[in-house]
Formats: sequence, structure tokens, C-alpha cells
Amino acid sequence: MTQRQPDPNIVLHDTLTRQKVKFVPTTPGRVGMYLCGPTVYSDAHLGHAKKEVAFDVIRRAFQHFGYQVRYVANITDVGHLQNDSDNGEDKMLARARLEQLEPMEVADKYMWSFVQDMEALNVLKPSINPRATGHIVEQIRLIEELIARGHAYESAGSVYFDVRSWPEYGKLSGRRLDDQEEGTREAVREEKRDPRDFALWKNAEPSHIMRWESPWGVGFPGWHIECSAMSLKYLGEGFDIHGGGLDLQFPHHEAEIAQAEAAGHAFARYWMHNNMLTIGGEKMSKSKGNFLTIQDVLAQHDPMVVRFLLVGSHYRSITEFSEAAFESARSGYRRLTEALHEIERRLPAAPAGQDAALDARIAEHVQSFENAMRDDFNTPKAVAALFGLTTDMNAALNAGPVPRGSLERARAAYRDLGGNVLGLFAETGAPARGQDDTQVVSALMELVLKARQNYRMNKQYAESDELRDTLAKVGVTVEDTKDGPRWKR
Ligand SMILES: Nc1ncnc2c1ncn2[C@@H]1O[C@H](COP(=O)(O)OP(=O)(O)OP(=O)(O)O)[C@@H](O)[C@H]1O
Ligand SMILES: [Zn+2]
Repeated sequence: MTQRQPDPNIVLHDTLTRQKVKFVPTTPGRVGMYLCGPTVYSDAHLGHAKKEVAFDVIRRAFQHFGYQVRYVANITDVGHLQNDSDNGEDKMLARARLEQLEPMEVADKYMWSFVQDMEALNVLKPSINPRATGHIVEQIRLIEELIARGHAYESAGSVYFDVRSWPEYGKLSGRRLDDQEEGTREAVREEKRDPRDFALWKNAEPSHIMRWESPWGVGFPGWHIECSAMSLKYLGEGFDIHGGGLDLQFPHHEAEIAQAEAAGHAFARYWMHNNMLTIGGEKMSKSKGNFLTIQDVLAQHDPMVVRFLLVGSHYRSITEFSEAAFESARSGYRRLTEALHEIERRLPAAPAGQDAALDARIAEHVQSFENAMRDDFNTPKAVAALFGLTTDMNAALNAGPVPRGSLERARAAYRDLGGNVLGLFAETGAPARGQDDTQVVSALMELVLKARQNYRMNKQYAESDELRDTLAKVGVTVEDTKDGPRWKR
């Protein structure tokens, strides 16, 4: 397939300017995206899936529209304290104590669990997946730059960002300094010049096991600094898009901008935030305990139905989760796949030629899908275009034979738009967790045994032997019984 020219008409909602703006890349034809990834101290829940799928679709859409995307999504494995401020225990350490594991065992355990969840949901792998603990040097360097420019100060072995030295602090979230809640009221406060200052580096107590040498003594980085350091490292000055959940705007993203810009770096040019997945009207969250892990959900539901449910609402809208929502996603998804499968079933025997009127309808649906995606990645409208296509195709299929050329066009539309852009047709993707592949193996073996029978009936003994030997190599033997061939392993 030839690569299409980068589409110049993509519009996105930029949180920084609070409006829809045309996307203009820093480097023509390329998109650099950074997404705040998980803190790997527990299994991911369905709310996390909403965020990951939302940005995965945005990435896929850019690729579809002819851009080469570098997608950087970090893994937070240090510095995220339990109450999101500068106090409390590190989430990783708390979990390590609970599970009696090394903090790095906790990080790896939940990172791989997250990777598996993402594979099941057909989320593309990031181009780069940097970990905070692997970039301590870069974080220290950025903190030094901030101190040198007078925007950070050391206090009792910790380093804080001096918010009063940076009048732009608050520009993303729209919070003015005077309106901002005081930060922490506890012991740490005395170390700060202003309670709203936030930690760039924290002095480690002797019992704190995640610790590194620094110019300010032994300690660990604050949560926000990793994202400024790693996004700049891998995407460069003035990179294109920074994404994350709406709830990260303040303080996390506000802090990221301040850290980078106060140190003299041009930071992300567009900010995109996904809204929340809610349950009973409340944000699904770890700390509220009202969550379903992705694994819980995948034990019950087809991952593609989960994905379909998530793309069924816009990334900037709330997705209210319920069993009824799953039910309707399941039937909607089935409607699309049934049409697609029927088209693919009919293709080999379809009469040659085109149906010009049907082709024109297909082209209209493709156009409306693409227009929806160009307009701030409007997935519900894009899905509606696929349903429009399905209505037309079902009508044509019910009316009689459809010429091959038109079936091929329709198939390409489903596979390209529903498959590549929305990521919905990964039938060959990773099976849902908790579901083994016994059924798939049985179905495949049935086909293999049928082929073997055919060979034997046609006296193609060499082919039949080759099949048997290939099976033997993977530990499968075939026996002929009076009821026909049987296989075992
Ligand atoms: N319900 C949700 N819907 C959409 N995105 C979410 C949801 N919950 C978390 N996220 C996003 O996932 C990322 C990681 O969030 P975080 O680790 O704070 O999860 P959490 O469940 O809210 O945890 P906690 O309750 O401990 O704060 C953030 O970008 C956040 O915006
Ligand atoms: Zn971040």
C-alpha cells in the first residue's frame, strides 16, 4: 500500500488554549506524542483502559492520515506518593511491603500485567516505554537547570520548585496562584518557601529503600519531574502532543510544563485530555475501590466488545459503565462483524465487476468516517459511519449476489477504518485472559485432519506424510481408529 500524504486538516481540542485547533506538526509528516502511563503498583482498571484506548485510537488515526508517529508512554515506578502531594508513602513501596516483594518486583509484576492487558485490548505498543527509575540522571540534570535559573531551591536535602518565581504556573488548569489550595499542611511544609511549591527531589529517610545519590544527598525524584525529563529526551524541544487523563491537569501536567519551561525548554504544543470512565456516576478509581480490573472484565467479555464500548463514546466525554452498556456494545459489535464476515465469506465466489451505486455509498461512509476522525477524533460519529455502511451492505447482500469489486471495497473499508483505525477487528489478536485456546486448537486440528483425509483419498502419500511429520515435531500424533482419525498430544 502506498503511504498517503500527511493530511493537513486534522483538528484537535487543545486543553491549553481551550479550543479546537488545526494540528500543525513540528516536523512535517511526523507526530511526537507523549502519554502519562500507569503507576505500576496494582492491576489496571477499566478507567485506565479508557485512557489507553483513547490515545491509541488517536495515534492510529494519525497513522491512517499519513503521519509517522513516535508514541512515548512512560511507566511510573518511583516517586508517586500516596496522596499525590509531597507527603505520604511511595505507592510502590507501600505495595512492596504489602506483598513482601522488592519494589522492582512490584514494578515488573504490574508492568507486565499492564502490557498483557493492553495486548488483549489491541492497544499498539508504544514506540518507547521509558521507566522513571531508568532516567534518574536526566531528572537530576533538569533539576540542576531549574536551580541554576533560580526556579528551584534546596531545603533539607530536598529540592522544591519555586512557584512564585514562575508566574505562568497555573496556565493549563486555569488556576491562579491565589486560588490554589494550600499544598500539604504537614511537616514537609516547613521545608518549603510556599506551601504550593512542589517537590522535584525528596530526601530519603534511612528506611526508604528506593534511593539514589544526587547533588543534594541520597533521595528519590518527585513524581512530576520524570515526565518533563523523559518527554523532552525522546521527543525533543517543542514536541507535538502531550496526553493524559483530565484529572492529571493539576497538579501533574501543570508541574510538567513549569519544570520544562522554567528550565528554558519549549514543551508540548498541544495538550489533550481524556474524560473519565464512571460507575454509578462516580469516577472509577483505585482509591475509591469502585473499580473493575481489566482482567476481571476480560474474564467475562470479549476484549473487542470492551474496546467497542470504549470507542463508542468520545474521548472527551464521560463513559458511564454498566452491564447494560456492555449488552448494547455486544450487539452493536456483532452487527458489524456479522456483515464483515458475510462479505468475506462471499468474496471468493462473488461475480466479477463493480456495482457503481453501491461503491458510491461505500465511499460516502468512508468519507464521513474520516471527517469524524479529523474533527477531534470523534469516534462515536466514526462508529455511526460504520453502521451506515453496514445498513447499506446488509441491504445489498440480502438483495442477491454483490460483485466482487464492491465487496472488496466494503471489506477494505471495514478492515481499514474499523480494524486499523479503531482497532476493533483483532480476531487473531491475543486471546482474552482466562480464556484458553483449546477451542481454537480443536478447530484447527479438525481442518488439518480433513486435509490429511483428502490427501490419502487422492493417494497423495508424500503430502500426507509431511503433514504427519510436521505435527510430530510439535508433539501431536495422529491415530487412525475405526471412528476415523484421532489426534493427541
Ligand atoms: N476512571 C477513569 N477514567 C479514565 N481515565 C482514568 C480513570 N482513572 C484513572 N484514569 C487515568 O489513568 C491514569 C493513571 O491514574 P491513577 O493511577 O491516578 O488511577 P486511579 O485509579 O485514579 O488511582 P488513585 O485512585 O490511586 O488516584 C491517569 O492518566 C488518569 O487520568
Ligand atoms: Zn506524566
